[in-house]
Amino acid sequence: GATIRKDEETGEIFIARVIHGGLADRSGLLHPGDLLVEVNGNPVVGLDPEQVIQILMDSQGTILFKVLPNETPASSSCCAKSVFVRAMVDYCPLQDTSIPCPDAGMAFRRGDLLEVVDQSDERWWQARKLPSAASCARLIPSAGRLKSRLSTSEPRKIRTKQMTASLSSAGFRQSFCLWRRTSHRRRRQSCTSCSPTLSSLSSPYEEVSLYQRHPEEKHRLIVLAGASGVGVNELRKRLIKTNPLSLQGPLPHTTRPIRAGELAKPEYHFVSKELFEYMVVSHRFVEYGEFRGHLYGTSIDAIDDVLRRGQICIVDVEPHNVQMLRTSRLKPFVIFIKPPSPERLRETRREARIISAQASRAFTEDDFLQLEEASRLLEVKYRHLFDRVLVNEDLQECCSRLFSLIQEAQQEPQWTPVGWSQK
Ligand SMILES: Nc1ncnc2c1ncn2[C@@H]1O[C@H](COP(=O)(O)OP(=O)(O)OP(=O)(O)O)[C@@H](O)[C@H]1O
Repeated sequence: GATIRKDEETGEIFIARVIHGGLADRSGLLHPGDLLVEVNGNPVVGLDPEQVIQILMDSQGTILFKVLPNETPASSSCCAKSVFVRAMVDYCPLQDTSIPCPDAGMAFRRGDLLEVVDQSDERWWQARKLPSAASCARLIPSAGRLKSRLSTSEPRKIRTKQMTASLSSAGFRQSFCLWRRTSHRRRRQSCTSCSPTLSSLSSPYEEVSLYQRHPEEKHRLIVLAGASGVGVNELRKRLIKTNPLSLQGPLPHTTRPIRAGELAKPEYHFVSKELFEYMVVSHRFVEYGEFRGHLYGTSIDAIDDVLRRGQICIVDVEPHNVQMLRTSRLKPFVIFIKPPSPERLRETRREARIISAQASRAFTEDDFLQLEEASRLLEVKYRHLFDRVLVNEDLQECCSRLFSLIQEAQQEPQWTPVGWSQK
């Protein structure tokens, strides 16, 4: 319930912090800065903190502290306002030699929601994991401490991704541009590293608050993400087909020539190569790429068109492109689609097809293994960007759960970055 520290000059032992919600805190008898004089009758001045802890461990039943109260106590932690954050990195106290008390530390993974109840110590904060029934807080490194720890412990393999206007460098995901397609090339599985990105290092905790969309506001953008072949495109198509009035995908742009009869009900914005390239350099595309000699892309403007019509816009993008959609204007709700257990994946995908530019064929064991590994890596690397994770086992069931989630995102309060709900 409390940690202690030794004043190296005087040898005095002080209460360093009282853990929020712990026994010492609830008793109201110990405060940070109190001088510890005796424990169960044993004078502690001059002892090392480890020796004091040993006395405590050897004690049974009632423990008697003799303390000299701190005359200028810091404002009580119980009165401080909680701050809610999403962890953008993983942390394990057992691997952190600098933590004052590993037992009091809290492990967390990127994406976890934390209620920070005490930030009075600039190096160690006290927090609880949400949703949590635990009333006792635990220690986590402060944002500054975690940032410096990560930047010194991580190998310098992190490269800033330069946004260039080069068409050849574009990441390409077929589903976005050919969602009404008859054939497509497989996406590249693009997760090779699980180390934190530079952006996550610059902000290891993202402050969040509960945001509830007002019925008058535009709908939140729905983003589906998942490893290639997991079924995001199939799910999106089905959802739109069964709810065409409320759900729509953005109309893709393409430089491919218009085919006879296509103008009656265009399924693309047909544009010149020059205009397409201009849109690329103006960062108007979420994703774009080349397919059979023509350029295709999903633009922010096409997403806005759907939202302006009062419909819910649903897109599927590569997880590494989710970040650019995370704006207070679009307020994306991101759902990661993952495969079921190995047995159920193979059972349910007996009739499934991998459709590439070259051929359409059944899944092979290699495809399944690649899909499982890619999905695992993507989830580890990007889980801080996902609002929900959904398993695509039975297609019909997954569709209806997805539809419920989409309704939830629009109608119920959700944790979002704090800036999104500030006007
Ligand atoms: N739950 C499911 N049960 C059975 N088959 C499924 C299920 N989900 C998807 N499929 C099938 O799996 C195949 C691949 O799905 P889909 O094309 O949607 O993948 P994807 O995630 O969009 O990947 P890519 O972007 O590479 O196309 C399709 O034949 C689709 O019908």
